[in-house]
Amino acid sequence: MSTLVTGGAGYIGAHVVRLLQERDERVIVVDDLSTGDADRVGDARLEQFDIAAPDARDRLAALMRDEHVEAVIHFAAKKQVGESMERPLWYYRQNLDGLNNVLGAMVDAGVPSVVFSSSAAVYGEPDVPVVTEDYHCRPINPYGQTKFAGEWLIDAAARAHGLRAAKLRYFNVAGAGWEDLGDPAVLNLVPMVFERITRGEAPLIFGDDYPTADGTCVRDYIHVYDLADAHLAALDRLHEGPLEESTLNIGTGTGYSVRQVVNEILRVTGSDLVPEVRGRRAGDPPQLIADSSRVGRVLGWHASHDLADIVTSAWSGWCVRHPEARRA
Ligand SMILES: O=c1ccn([C@@H]2O[C@H](COP(=O)(O)OP(=O)(O)O[C@H]3O[C@H](CO)[C@@H](O)[C@H](O)[C@H]3O)[C@@H](O)[C@H]2O)c(=O)[nH]1
Repeated sequence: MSTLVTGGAGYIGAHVVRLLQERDERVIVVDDLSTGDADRVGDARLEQFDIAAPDARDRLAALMRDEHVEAVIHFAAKKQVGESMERPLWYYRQNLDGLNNVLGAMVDAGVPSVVFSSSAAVYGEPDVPVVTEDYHCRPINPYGQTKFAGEWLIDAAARAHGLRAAKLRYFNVAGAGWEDLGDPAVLNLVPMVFERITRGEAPLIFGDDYPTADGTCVRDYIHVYDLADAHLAALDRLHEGPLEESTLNIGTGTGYSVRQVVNEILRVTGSDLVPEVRGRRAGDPPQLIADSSRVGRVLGWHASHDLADIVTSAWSGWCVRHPEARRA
């Protein structure tokens, strides 16, 4: 039995690839390496191409038949909110044509199961303290829209072609399951603060006048290792049969404010820099926390790492790639 992982050379995908390899499962990775890194996939077979290209459906189907693929874990997509605002047509093409090709190839090759990377971005700016999967989805940027549309596409394909699917809505992912698999991008709070500290600059807090306990934005931070583990739980469950509730929040159910995260980073790194408060960043909802009860019930999965684990592991990974950081 083998599993095809699209985007397996990326930050989250590489964690899933490694977990599958630890279970001695055969893994095939398709990645265009536009942001991924071939070194991250270990001894998995790596095919380098763009899944949104016109011939990708046929290439994917041939690979699935050739490798007797039983399931697909689909990560390959564009994921930057700001970039999606500037290049919406490209985001829709990459994320939805890519998914369309993956689903089409599954139908062609008779592959039954797919685990899809969705995002809490589908909710937009929820005005509830904790978000359940049934909360209305009103994504506020093209990135979130492609994830929401992707969920619809999967549901329609599942109904028409008998596919089994799990759609995982990730909350704020951080940390490193292995030191060499840390997040290489500097696009989110944890790596952005690491970068500032490494340069000897004060960490930035975007807004402290939100309607939250300390005035800074609250998020549900999920360790990338826990997230990868959730994919394996979904995969194992799909091998048994279709899921009745296939849309699942992947978070911890606990929120931390930006100030709490920054303070934890200062503690772990031993930095005495004083955070600097700037104005609000456009488009940030004050609070985004998962109701994670459904995934507990459906998959028996719960996060097992806390904020300290996330920051400590992320810092180890950061220092592997930025040796100068330890001396900062
Ligand atoms: O130097 C920084 C960087 C970020 N922030 C704040 O930290 C919070 C978290 O920001 P970030 O890590 O960029 O994550 P989000 O904007 O919450 O978005 C992430 O989490 C979403 C799901 O919750 C995904 O949809 C997005 O793709 C992913 O980037 C926000 O309030 C930011 O304004 C700061 O105050 N200072």
